[in-house]
Amino acid sequence: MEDKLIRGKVIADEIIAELREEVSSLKEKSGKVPGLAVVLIGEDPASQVYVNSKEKMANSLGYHSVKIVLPLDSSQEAVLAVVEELNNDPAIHGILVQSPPPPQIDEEQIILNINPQKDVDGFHPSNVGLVFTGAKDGFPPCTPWGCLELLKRSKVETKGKHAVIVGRSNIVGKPMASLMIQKGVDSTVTICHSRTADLGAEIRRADIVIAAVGIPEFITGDMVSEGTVVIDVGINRVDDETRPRGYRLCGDVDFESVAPKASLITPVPGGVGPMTIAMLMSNTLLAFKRIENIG
Ligand SMILES: NC(=O)C1=CN([C@@H]2O[C@H](COP(=O)(O)OP(=O)(O)OC[C@H]3O[C@@H](n4cnc5c(N)ncnc54)[C@H](OP(=O)(O)O)[C@@H]3O)[C@@H](O)[C@H]2O)C=CC1
Ligand SMILES: Nc1nc(=O)c2c([nH]1)NC[C@@H]1CN(c3ccc(C(=O)N[C@@H](CCC(=O)O)C(=O)O)cc3)C=[N+]21
Repeated sequence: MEDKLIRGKVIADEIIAELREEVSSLKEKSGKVPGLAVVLIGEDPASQVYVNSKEKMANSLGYHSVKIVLPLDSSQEAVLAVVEELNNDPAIHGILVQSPPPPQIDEEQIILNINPQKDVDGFHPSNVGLVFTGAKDGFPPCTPWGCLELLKRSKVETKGKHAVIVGRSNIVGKPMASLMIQKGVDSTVTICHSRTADLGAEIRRADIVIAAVGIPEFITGDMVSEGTVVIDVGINRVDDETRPRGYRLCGDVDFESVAPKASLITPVPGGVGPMTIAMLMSNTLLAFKRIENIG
């Protein structure tokens, strides 16, 4: 089983080490460092975990890192004002507003107001379009990009392979499809969602499955063919009284029944999650180099 694991945490650490070298050499050259601002509205415990690990990683790379926590009942105008301030702050190169925001906030409008040059999440329509058209100067969204990087660094052949993506969100499913059909990646893609007629039949035809459903252990062994490469994007908290925190983390894939059939599989935790953070750091460095015109 051990040799089937795609160790996202280990690969993410390699990427971070590569970034660390580049950051320090650019700092020496320019006297400047990348700046990342993360905006969190409310104090959802799971979101806090991610935001804190982003901040910790940014600090460990020597980035200028800012965390802004706004009250849960913040108005649209208050959030927009913070975004505007960060757009105009020359020490900030990357802006991330943690998703999902509380219901009174119009997320689409917030994203539209982030300077696309600082949109390190890759959520602004201008970046979505640049990535979709295969232009070089967008920001690939961190989670799908992290999944692709896992496949590349695990030497998984994508060319001519059938990738089945389960989920069509703007954060994961859709941009994942957009990356998998790029020239050079060259997969044939099927996108599934809650209205897909026979999900098992679609997944059984896959060489590569990418699961982003948001339902704990939803994809089971009977839905997967022998030899499939399985990338589990899901991060779910499931109550578990036997754990010190009272919950355990699991993916959207039922690891126990799927792993015996998979040729390669990502674990949760330690799979896609750490890659998302590594790609965010990479995009922030990219934004820094573009804005400061160095590197
Ligand atoms: N590792 C990481 O860094 C990240 C992990 N995540 C995790 O990934 C998962 C997905 O996140 P996200 O894309 O934001 O979630 P969303 O809830 O936005 O999207 C879920 C998708 O799954 C589809 N779906 C729901 N039920 C079914 C079903 N029964 N059969 C087939 N498809 C179904 C939905 O279909 P429909 O559109 O029809 O409703 C939707 O397209 C979550 O577990 C989340 O925590 C998310 C972001 C980053
Ligand atoms: N604007 C925005 N951008 C995002 O990229 C974004 C977001 N909003 N909202 C929430 C999702 C989720 N997400 C994760 C990042 C890292 C881990 C991660 O590092 N997970 C660890 C475990 C962490 C733990 O112990 O809870 C792992 O899987 O090994 C998980 C999830 C980013 N997201």
